[in-house]
Amino acid sequence: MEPGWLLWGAAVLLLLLHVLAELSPAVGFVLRLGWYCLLCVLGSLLAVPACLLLNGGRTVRNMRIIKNIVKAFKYFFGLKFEVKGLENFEVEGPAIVVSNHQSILDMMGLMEVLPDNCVQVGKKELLYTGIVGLIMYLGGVIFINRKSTTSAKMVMSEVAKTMVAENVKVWVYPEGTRNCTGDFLPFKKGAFHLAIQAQVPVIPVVYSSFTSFYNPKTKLFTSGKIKVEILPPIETKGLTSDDVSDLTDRCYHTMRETFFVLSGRPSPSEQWGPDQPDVWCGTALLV
Ligand SMILES: CCCCCCCCCCCCCCCCC(=O)SCCNC(=O)CCNC(=O)[C@H](O)C(C)(C)COP(=O)(O)OP(=O)(O)OC[C@H]1O[C@@H](n2cnc3c(N)ncnc32)[C@H](O)[C@@H]1OP(=O)(O)O
Ligand SMILES: CCCCCCCC/C=C\CCCCCCCC(=O)OC[C@@H](O)COP(=O)(O)O
Repeated sequence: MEPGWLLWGAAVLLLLLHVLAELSPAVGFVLRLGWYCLLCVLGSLLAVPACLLLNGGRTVRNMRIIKNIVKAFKYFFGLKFEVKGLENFEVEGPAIVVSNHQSILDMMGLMEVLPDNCVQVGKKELLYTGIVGLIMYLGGVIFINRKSTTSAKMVMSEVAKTMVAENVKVWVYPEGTRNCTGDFLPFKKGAFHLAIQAQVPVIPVVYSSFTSFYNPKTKLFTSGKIKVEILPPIETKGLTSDDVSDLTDRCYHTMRETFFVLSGRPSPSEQWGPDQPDVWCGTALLV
């Protein structure tokens, strides 16, 4: 077929999809999320050969390549990031970064601020998403089995040793799952055990609530602004396993307060209650 006809075909298809998206918010939501997944696949198709050619295999250095590709995604969705506190990443040596996790869209916010030499902890199911799983593997993502606490703890203990030896930062989502309720889930303690075992600081990162522009329940996905704040590092030198709960609570409360400030909402009572908006941010697509 002539390239001219292909271009015309693509233009008509895009126009049709645009009209459909405008007519029905649900269709618009599915199309935009589908487009996001397609971008991840296309980005990975580009990144995999670049990572293999430039860095030869699985290494944290590949994160730079991935980051530069993903940073372009926001323009397709009209998303803006306002970042504060980037200087707090400038700690000497390794650290544990903890942040709130609202949606698969978080990957854009992650790459917007990701410091050098930093890998993420992810659920092992992500490894089976084809080329996207492959690029995560090449970028050095640490995969854990959430269904087995023993195995997850073993992987994390190993990470405590290697992160110091190899001078890498590790990014953990302490809520342990996506949560777009407009509040935080209780934090799991793995990240804080890791920080104390490795005697490295914890750097909290907070993203404002997505609920004003993204809500899978009401099929809302429009353009929007996300405020991000990197908080000052919390030292763990001299802390022991007895201090894990205190450290977890301290990070949880500081981050939750910042979350409400960034989201422009008053902090509700500490108690998790039925008045919380019923929003679910998971998609069946991502296991
Ligand atoms: C170019 C295009 C590219 C396109 C794509 C590119 C992608 C690029 C890369 C991006 C990657 C993004 C990846 C994002 C992935 C996000 C996720 O997958 S989030 C889900 C997975 N992550 C987590 O779950 C991390 C947080 N979870 C934890 O830290 C947990 O604690 C746990 C280690 C998994 C264990 O969880 P669980 O089994 O639920 O148990 P707990 O209740 O937490 O703990 C039980 C018990 O054990 C104690 N404990 C926990 N950890 C330790 C430890 N390391 N050592 C010792 N003890 C530990 C804990 O204190 C509890 O005991 P207690 O007595 O109750 O205190
Ligand atoms: C051969 C398999 C075919 C599957 C094809 C899937 C294609 C996937 C394409 C794009 C996916 C975008 C990946 C973005 C990465 C975001 C990671 C993420 O945010 O995972 C969610 C996880 O943190 C928590 O999971 P749960 O909320 O506990 O659930």
